[in-house]
Amino acid sequence: MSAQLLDGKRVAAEIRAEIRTRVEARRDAGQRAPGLAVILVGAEPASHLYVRNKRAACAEVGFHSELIELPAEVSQTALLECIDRLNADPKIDGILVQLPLPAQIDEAAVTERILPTKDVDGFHPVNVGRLVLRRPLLRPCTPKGIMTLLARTGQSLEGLDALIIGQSNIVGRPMALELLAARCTITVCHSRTRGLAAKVRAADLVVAALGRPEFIQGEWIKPGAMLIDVGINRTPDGRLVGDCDFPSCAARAAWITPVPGGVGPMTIASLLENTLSAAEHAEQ
Ligand SMILES: Nc1nc2c(c(=O)[nH]1)N[C@@H](CN(C=O)c1ccc(C(=O)N[C@@H](CCC(=O)O)C(=O)O)cc1)CN2
Ligand SMILES: [Mg+2]
Repeated sequence: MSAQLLDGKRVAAEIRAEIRTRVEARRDAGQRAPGLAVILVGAEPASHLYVRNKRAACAEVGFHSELIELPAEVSQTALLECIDRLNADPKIDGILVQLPLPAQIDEAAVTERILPTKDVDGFHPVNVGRLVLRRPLLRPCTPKGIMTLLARTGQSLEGLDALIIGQSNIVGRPMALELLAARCTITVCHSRTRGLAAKVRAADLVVAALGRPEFIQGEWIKPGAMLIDVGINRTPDGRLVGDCDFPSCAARAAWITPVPGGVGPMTIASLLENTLSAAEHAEQ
């Protein structure tokens, strides 16, 4: 491996330590702990794991956290009422609804019901619009975490040809906006994109979020590129792998994120940052 590792696990631990210090300073100044409410619908094992990890991170930094577990067959009305109650709760600074949601729920309606100032996932149209306009309030956590990791390289991103593979609302689209604001030249690929390998070969920075285990091959990577792997895939033999074939990609890239321990922990660290900043904003 010649690439340097972008160690999300380590950077996320540093961010949690900084947040913990700020929460202690708030407490010493007589201010309450920031509060996060997590709504979990249904029994999807991966969602349960991510929510458990989010709440453990809250406990570590001294946040107040609440878990609202709803059955998979919950009605849209009941879910929206739950959000209304949390919107009005002064102990709660941040609200997130763990995705994906069951088919009977209208995800857009749920996202839009959360107050933009409490939308710590950054998915509300107001927060997306603010990101488009380069006046962000709360930024989507995975792209924000990736930008934090990229900043740790000390490399300028200006003028880089950045390729984003995946166009989801959670990762691909906000990632494009973040990298555009950093003055990269952006290409966004998706399932209908032709000639993906050639596009990867031309890119200085690749963000892989396509959800196909070990799909991106090292021979496609431009020597010296930065490679961010957002994929979390379980193989039939139980391994957790990204969207990139790690050994061959790490042999060509200058920087690479591991899976696990790369982007995932940074998503949760960014969620904590957003919750703290929502609490600080609430007091202004
Ligand atoms: N409301 C939201 N839903 C979802 C989001 C989100 O940001 N907001 N993103 C993903 C899931 N996700 C956070 O919710 C998430 C996924 C993975 C990790 C993580 O730390 N992964 C570990 C590996 C964990 C494992 O063993 O499976 C790693 O990469 O090291 C954190 C957060 C979809 N839903
Ligand atoms: Mg990871």
